[in-house]
Amino acid sequence: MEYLIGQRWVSHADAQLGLGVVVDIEPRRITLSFPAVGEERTYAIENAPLTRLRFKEGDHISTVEGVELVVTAVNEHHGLLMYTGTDHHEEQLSVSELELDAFVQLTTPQQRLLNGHFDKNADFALRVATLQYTDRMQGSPARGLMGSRTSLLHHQLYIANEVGQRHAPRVLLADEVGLGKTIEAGMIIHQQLLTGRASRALVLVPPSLLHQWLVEMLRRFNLHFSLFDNERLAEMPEGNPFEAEQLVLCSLDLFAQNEALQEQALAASWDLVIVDEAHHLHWSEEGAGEDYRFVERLAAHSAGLLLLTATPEQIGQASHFARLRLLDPARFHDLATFREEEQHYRELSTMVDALERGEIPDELPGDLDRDLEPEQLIEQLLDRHGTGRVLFRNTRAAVQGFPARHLHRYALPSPEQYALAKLDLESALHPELPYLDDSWLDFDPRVAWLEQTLKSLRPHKVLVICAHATTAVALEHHLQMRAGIRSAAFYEGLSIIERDRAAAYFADESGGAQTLVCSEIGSEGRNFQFAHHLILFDLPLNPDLLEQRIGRLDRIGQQEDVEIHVPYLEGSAQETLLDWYDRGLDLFRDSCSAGYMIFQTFRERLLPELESRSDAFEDLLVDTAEFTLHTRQELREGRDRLLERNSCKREVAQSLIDEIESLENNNELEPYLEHLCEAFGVDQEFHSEHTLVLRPSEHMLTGHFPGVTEEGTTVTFDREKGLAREDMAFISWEHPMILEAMEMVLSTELGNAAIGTIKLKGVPAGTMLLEALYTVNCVAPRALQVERFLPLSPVRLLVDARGKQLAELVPHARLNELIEKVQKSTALAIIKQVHKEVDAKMRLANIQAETKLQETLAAAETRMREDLGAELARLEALREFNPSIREEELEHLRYRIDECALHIQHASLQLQALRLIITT
Ligand SMILES: Nc1ncnc2c1ncn2[C@@H]1O[C@H](COP(=O)(O)OP(=O)(O)OP(=O)(O)O)[C@@H](O)[C@H]1O
Repeated sequence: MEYLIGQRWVSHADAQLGLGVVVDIEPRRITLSFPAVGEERTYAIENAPLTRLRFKEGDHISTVEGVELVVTAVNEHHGLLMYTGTDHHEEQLSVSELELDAFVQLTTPQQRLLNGHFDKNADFALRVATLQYTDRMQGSPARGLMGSRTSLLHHQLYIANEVGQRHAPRVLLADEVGLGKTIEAGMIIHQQLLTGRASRALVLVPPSLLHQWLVEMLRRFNLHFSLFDNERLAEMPEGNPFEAEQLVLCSLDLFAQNEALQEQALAASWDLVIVDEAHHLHWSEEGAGEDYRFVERLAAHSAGLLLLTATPEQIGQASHFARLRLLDPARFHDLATFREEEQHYRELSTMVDALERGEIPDELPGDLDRDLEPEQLIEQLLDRHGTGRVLFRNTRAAVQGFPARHLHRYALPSPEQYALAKLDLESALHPELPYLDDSWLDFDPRVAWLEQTLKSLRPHKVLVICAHATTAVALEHHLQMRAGIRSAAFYEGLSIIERDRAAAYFADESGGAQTLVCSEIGSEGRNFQFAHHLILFDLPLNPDLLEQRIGRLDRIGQQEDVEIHVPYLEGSAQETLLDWYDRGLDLFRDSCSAGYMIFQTFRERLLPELESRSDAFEDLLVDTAEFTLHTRQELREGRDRLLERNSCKREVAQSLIDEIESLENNNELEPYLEHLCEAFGVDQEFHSEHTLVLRPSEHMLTGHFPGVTEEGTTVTFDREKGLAREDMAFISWEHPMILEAMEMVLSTELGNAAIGTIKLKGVPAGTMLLEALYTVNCVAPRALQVERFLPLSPVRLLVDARGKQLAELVPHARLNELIEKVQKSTALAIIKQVHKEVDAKMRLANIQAETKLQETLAAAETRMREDLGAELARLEALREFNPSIREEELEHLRYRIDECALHIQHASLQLQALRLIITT
């Protein structure tokens, strides 16, 4: 099919777009503008989901100027269609397809029925079901959240729902290590994309996590990100590469010292920018790092921003503050004020407790509205004086259900070779470092210990982490070549593909490596919870880094207790550090979000002890332990409690889970997909309970069915099975297979006109009934989310010969059971006879449906004004005291209310399906 600028096409993948106009053609791509929704879409020419719009004689068309014509002739002129027709003054006019109105109803069921284009009754039922399910999903509170291949965890769903619903969300996801921040980010991105709040997202991650992100987004959320690296960039055609894709994933390092690339990323507009392991963004009162400055500029350009870190204070509180500042510069403008606020979190928490008991504490800040309900008052207090709306942090203690951690210490004699050298702190902690060759392997007792320990732990998988790449490489080489232990190394010197290959070899259950030896880059972000033995060949001089290391195993999905093995040389700096972490910070047993702060507090006393341990060390341990206990308690009762309150409201999450589970367990999706497959000619084979194998058949209605490959696709409706079996697609109401197939039904004529006979007791034979299904047609930009208030709202009417309404008396499902097929020739003869009668009944039905429409629209507008109005009122009130509410958010909301009202008022009725029924 040849495309020309100006031609009108419709998308059969997304009927809501309205009419599209070809605006740009490149050798392999084509861009259409969809004026009704104010969007442009670019497609690959080869598989663009587009149908050429060509009206026929007798069709009604309207132009942008509001002129309405009945088409009498269609001519083609240089590839563009010219329609000639008569308007309602019986004047003849010619219009080019360029002038057509973008809000258009394409092929009416009435036209098809009266012209003898009948569909099967089963297809009619499929169309009705599709409309009803679409309506249900549009109005579901779990919209955007039901499609992910994840366990339904309260803390994640709460955050995803809370953040995903915001316009242009800007938040710091700071759950403790391994609690699922990547998953939360994926849910937020998915929800924002599905609901049209966002369409372009850029994810920036450390290089070692690129592939893991790519895979997680795809397998858990069906989100296809494009991975940009230097190789891919070199292959891309001229122009800004960031504008060529909607979802881009790349490493932040890609931009280091590459200003041109930074400028290109900045020039492309983003709805969402996501930065993982955001604690690396360096900022201090003395100055900001290049990475921070780049993200700062991106943050200013992007509407939404998600920063992810498990250890927000890993390089200090000032740096944590700087990241909050990226999210919301108005709220976080002064470090001193921020520090001062943090001092009062505990008092704040006590006030919240009092409010929960129904008391109004005396010390409640004066700016709060004391007349509010306690729950709202608490929210106001937290918003204005607490941890704010931008920070989410769930802790293991609050989430619960995590396994225990056990520390195993192994004292080893210090070899004399190490004792001879005069060591600085770095070498004292890593005595093998000064050796330029691998000779240390021969005398360092940790090496022989490692070998023996690995052998004794067989067949368990063991993750080994050490600080430096050279150590990791030497150790792995030794294990592999000299000890015969199947192992792989993971360090910065490997390419991204080599790293992922090493990690995959380690993950492989049959015949894979027993151990993976990682340098520090393996201590962040990666998922190694299939192992439960961790060997720390050395210890890092930062408690947050230690927490990150342990977090590789101690994360969601870990089934066993986590066994942490630490070998150390007696009398060495490592032993002192181990004692301090173990007996001072108690970090092996339990994570501690104030680890870095405690480290800073005792740093001056700790460092000399590492160089040479003195009698004062015992005092240091006692003091650290006391301070840690106090700090943990302070946090538990202060900041962490406030954050927990903000980060997970169990009852809200539970109602989302209930909704998702009820949609999954009501046994409707499975028969519906089977029905779709029958209609589109896809073969289905039973695989196991709630699981099918789908294959294209020779009788496919269209060239393809979404997601079904030539070899066959196995789909399961069972969440548990979907989680366990990577080879199966987990099908939910939000899986692209279902969404696209639904669009295929609704954007085509399939099932919109049918005819049949039934026997109805008490109704004389030869009586004509007309079953009509209408929906509300509200063409509006997706980002407005109008369907939240005004979903399709199907209205079914069943009119008899006298215009009586029988819809309630004879439900649609009952009709489907009773209906019988009519021979095509008989059907055509019937139609001829009842032509006029059908027209008359339709006029009656239209009037009845129109009355319902007006009621639906009025109710939708009221609902919208109540809902968004309350949100606006709340934000306006809060904003007086809390600058964390951006003026832009308020303006957007006001604009949204006006625009929604306008679109709701202009919504019209759309006849979706019509069935003529004759009683026998
Ligand atoms: N709801 C869930 N269902 C199934 N698996 C999950 C779920 N949430 C998280 N996981 C798995 O748990 C592991 C940890 O999740 P994730 O990587 O998102 O955590 P994180 O908080 O980003 O970790 P880190 O702090 O190490 O960066 C991953 O393997 C992830 O796939």
